[in-house]
Amino acid sequence: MPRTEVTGARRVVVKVGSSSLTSTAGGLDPARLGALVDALASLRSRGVEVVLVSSGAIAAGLAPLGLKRRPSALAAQQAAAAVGQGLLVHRYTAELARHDIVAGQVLLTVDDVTRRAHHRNAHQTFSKLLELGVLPIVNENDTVATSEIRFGDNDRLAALVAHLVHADLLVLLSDVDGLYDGPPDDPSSTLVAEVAVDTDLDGVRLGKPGAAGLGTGGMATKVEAARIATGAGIPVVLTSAPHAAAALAGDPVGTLFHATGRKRPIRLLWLAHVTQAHGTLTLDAGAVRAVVERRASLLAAGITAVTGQFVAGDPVDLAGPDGSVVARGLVGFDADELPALLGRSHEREVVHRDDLVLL
Ligand SMILES: Nc1ncnc2c1ncn2[C@@H]1O[C@H](COP(=O)(O)OP(=O)(O)O)[C@@H](O)[C@H]1O
Ligand SMILES: N[C@@H](CCC(=O)OP(=O)(O)O)C(=O)O
Repeated sequence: MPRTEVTGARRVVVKVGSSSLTSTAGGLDPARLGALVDALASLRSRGVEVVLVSSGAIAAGLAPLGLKRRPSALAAQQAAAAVGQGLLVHRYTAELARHDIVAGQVLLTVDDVTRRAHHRNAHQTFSKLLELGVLPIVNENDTVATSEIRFGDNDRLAALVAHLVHADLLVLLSDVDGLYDGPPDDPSSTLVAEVAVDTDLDGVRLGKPGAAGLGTGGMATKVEAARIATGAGIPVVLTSAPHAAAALAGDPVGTLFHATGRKRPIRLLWLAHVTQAHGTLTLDAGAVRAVVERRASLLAAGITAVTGQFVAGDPVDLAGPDGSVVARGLVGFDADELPALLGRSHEREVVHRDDLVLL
């Protein structure tokens, strides 16, 4: 039985990883890239709108720069990306032209998909491109992104783009044909065909990228991306690039992650999945109940301790009396302003309910 989540999708985001497009020795692999484009063109011929999130800029820039492996220094990665991104999009443009499809390059930073004004702008750009029949090819804007605000891998970027363009399916293509419960090269590991609830991932060991070392995130960032998308109502198929055509036709290949939640503001997805907390507010039991059960704003009266260095607007964790983190939110005060407020200004709102996400 074909998967209805796939066959019924009208707008699809496909993400392909570096390891599926390149080899360390030869840079871009035109045959693999051509095969992927054929699968995307076939999807388009069925009237489906397609957005491609393609990694591979850094990997494609290695060979022309005479580099033997992916550099670890950020500046060298950015230089490789500057060389490789042009080559990558040039190749896609030529391959898509065989199918009379026009390619458009979209380079995004974290801010573009999370800050409200940028996000609206990016949404409009995608809408226009799709209306014009263009196939957008998205990557992180590697040459300008700094280490603090970088996605680094494109898995989470793809999940946020899927949300941004209101896609009804996300397909993650890698060099492994699905999620395994252990290292995929270990014969005792088995394929996890479907993930419907978080507990389906119990006992699954998520490892680093394979030995070739071209990818960055490994399985952990893919599962994290699947959580972001499915939590926002978008099902995800994870499989290998050679299975792209079968996966996009709805064949039961790879791993299907069922949608678990409903659409949420992208800011909150970012808060839960992309940010790192700059500090922790410890709450008393009543405040935990107010925030978690009543979804109320956090008032100063319920905070018993403050740790970390942060300024107003930064993400902070909210922990219960036992120290376990229950939520993350954007704090309304600087760290050094808060101690004076605790217990006194009962009504002062420290984290607004619209800026809070339960973890
Ligand atoms: N539980 C697992 N199931 C499948 N693959 C895994 C698992 N743990 C680690 N991996 C590794 O993750 C790799 C894919 O990650 P990565 O190289 O970052 O891919 P990409 O470049 O496609 O984004 C696979 O090649 C595989 O070796
Ligand atoms: N933006 C980077 C992506 C980095 C990367 O390797 O991502 P991935 O292969 O998806 O784990 C690039 O194009 O090289």
